[in-house]
Amino acid sequence: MTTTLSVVESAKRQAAYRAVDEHFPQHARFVGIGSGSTVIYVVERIVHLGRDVTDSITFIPTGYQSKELIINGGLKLGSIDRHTELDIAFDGADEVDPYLNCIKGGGACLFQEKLVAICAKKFVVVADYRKLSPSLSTHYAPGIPIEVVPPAATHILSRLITLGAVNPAIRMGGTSKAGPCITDNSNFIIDAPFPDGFIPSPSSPLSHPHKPLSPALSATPVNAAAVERGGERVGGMDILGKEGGHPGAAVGMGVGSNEKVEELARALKSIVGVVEHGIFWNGDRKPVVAYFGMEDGRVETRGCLFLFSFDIQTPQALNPIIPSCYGSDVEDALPEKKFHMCTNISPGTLEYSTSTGLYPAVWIFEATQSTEPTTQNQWTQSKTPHQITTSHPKDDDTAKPMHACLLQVNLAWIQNRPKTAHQPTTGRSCSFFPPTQQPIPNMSSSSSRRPTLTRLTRYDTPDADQFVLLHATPTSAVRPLDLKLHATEGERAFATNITQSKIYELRARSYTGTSEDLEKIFLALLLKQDVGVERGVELAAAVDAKGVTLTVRQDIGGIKQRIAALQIPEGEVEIPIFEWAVEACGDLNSGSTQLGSLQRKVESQEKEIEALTKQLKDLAVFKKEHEEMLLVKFSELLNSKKTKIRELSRELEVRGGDAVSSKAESPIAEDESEVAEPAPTRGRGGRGRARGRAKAAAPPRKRKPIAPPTDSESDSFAKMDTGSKGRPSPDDETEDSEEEAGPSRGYLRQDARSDRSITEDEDELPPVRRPIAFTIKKPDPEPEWTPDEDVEMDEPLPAQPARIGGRTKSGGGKGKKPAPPPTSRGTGRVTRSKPQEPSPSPPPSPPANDNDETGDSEDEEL
Ligand SMILES: O=C(CO)[C@H](O)[C@H](O)COP(=O)(O)O
Repeated sequence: MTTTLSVVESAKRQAAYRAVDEHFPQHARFVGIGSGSTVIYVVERIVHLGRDVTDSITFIPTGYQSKELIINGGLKLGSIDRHTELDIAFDGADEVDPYLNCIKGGGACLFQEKLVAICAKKFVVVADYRKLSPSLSTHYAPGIPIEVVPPAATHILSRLITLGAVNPAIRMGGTSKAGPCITDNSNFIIDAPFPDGFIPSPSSPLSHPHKPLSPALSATPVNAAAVERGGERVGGMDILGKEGGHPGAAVGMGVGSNEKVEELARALKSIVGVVEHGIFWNGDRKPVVAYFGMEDGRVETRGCLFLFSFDIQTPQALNPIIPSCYGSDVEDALPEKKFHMCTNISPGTLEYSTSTGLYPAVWIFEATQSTEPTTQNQWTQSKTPHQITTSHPKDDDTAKPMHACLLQVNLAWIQNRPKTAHQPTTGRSCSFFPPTQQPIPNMSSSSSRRPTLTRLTRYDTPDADQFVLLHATPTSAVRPLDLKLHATEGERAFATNITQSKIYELRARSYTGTSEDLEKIFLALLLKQDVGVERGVELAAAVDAKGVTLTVRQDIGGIKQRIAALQIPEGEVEIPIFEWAVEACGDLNSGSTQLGSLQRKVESQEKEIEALTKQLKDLAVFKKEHEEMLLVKFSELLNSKKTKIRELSRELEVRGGDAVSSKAESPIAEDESEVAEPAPTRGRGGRGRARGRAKAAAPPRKRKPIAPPTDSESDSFAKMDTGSKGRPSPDDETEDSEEEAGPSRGYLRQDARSDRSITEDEDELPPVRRPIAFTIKKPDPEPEWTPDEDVEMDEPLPAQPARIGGRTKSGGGKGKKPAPPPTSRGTGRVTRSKPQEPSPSPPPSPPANDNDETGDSEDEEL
């Protein structure tokens, strides 16, 4: 056991030392330090480098343990929340597959480990031989570590089971911690074993390794490269980011395995509550190289080899293929360090720079599912975007034949190449170019790499005919502002190259924007890209003895403020005016075509707007008509209700008259006549008319008729409502109950009951007085209406005690308060009128007269 341990520890140490020796950057400023037992040796080796190397470096930990390691090693401690661009990160791993996909998180630090890894230009894994695995989740028994927000743990456990995890469980804190293990971020860790290398339940999409998840995904195949040297495999990986895809078809790499990793990684990430999972894959970050200390004391490396990728211009473009290199360190991936990377990219040729010289690209094969390279000695032009060719270098004299194959080309990914935290660098060492989901707008399309010709106004002369022609040719497919600039003012020639990384250095002192803003400005002005630059920003030129000065400036209220300037020195260059003219004509033609199609689009949209406007107008008319129709219907309905109420009132009046007459001789009747004395009215409408009606209807005897409605009651329906305002308030009822029960009570109660039978039906409730929208005020009564009809229309409601006292509670008959419907309540029930105060000298109600009809007009209007 002791022996085994020492072998393992020794293997870890060997791997860590080799990794540091071979990868520690010379001028590193920020270095990520991972977690685990192997990383201890990484720090140990870094400390060996000496203070003159390490003192200028800040070390970024991935958790508490590595923080301690850094401090104890006497190294300068930084933090990932302050430094997000690291030169390199070293970390351990729990399992590594041939693609360099890793499982990490055995030490519960996976979240910060991933964060540090994605922030590092280069991510190097150190491990011992036990971590080498043919397929993830076959060697590392605990399963995929997943950091989860504690309240979501139960939910996540069940989701994991549906994804095919077998007995996923919350990791416990061990003997020294009761309960779950808590991460540095106060979360839980769930370990989810997916046995058999991610073969999940049959119902899961993950169980169909060859079934593309979606057409979009299947259209973006994996790019896989394998490198063999003299038959011995020295490295392999899928080299480009991808949205999803086919099984990686790299030679001998377990077809399908990579796809499963990706699918599982995505599936895990999509579960609510999952903070991060421990799969380090191409979609976030996997190492460019992994070092494994072997049992026999050797160190094996697995490198991710990136040979080159292609940028495809449209077939119409002059140069169909401009290959460029952006990838991981080929040099690092190959222990032999025989070649570095492709350089000297120009249309039609591809050369590799190796330590022994330049080699033209020679192997070409179509980027299909083919796994066998097709050897040719030249570039073939791409006829369609799917016929991409690739190549690998001709071997030099000293090395054995090398076969590299780019098995599939992820066109979609290349064409919409995502922006990355770390732009690839040119030169001997090339950074890994991890994919993200964000495409760079307009930067990677083929059109963005076409040369542009711009006529610039000269600001050094008032002569408007003087100008400078500026021709910009992109030289990199990755950095759009790496440009070759040629200019002429007609006689002299000027030339220079600019690089995107130096653009910010061209800024004026007063410029306060970011480098990104400035890049946008240059993209807009030099490459005519639509990247949303402020108005008034322009490029102008001045010519002097030294050359042409291009000035980027902004017109702010007539004042030109300088943003940046760039000198193009005079040079011995040829100005291919004819080619420029051809390009300009081509641009003009395609511009005109575009304009034409845009104009047609505008026209059709205008027509659409016209049709919609007409539709809107029609709708407005229809709405109006509909409203009017509703209004008419409503008024008809109300009138019919009124008619019904009138009939009922009349019936009640008749019945009331009988009742009174039958009691005319009793003393109570006298009382009643006193109580029923109507209140003085304000001489308007209803009451007078009602009185008139009462006179006409009642037998001619000395009995007060049923109290006519007050103004408010007899007012037009336009002043009524069926709402709650028409209901009695508790006050009303109290006051009602205070009314004296006179001989008329039985009569009144009877009325009240009758009334109640009406009022209980919501529809039958007379509306309270309030202005309503549908009232159409007519200035005059309808001529064909006879006064009688008018009176009919305004027939008061059945007698109510409100009138007994001569006026209503409602504002002394001012009609402000809704006329409550009558009700009955026990023996003392009376109508809902307020108790009536006897009027000091109640004038007799005036007989119905012509004036009465004035108030009727409102009814008529309905
Ligand atoms: O991912 C990790 C911690 O979260 C470790 O890097 C991983 O567990 C490897 O550890 P060791 O080097 O001790 O084997």
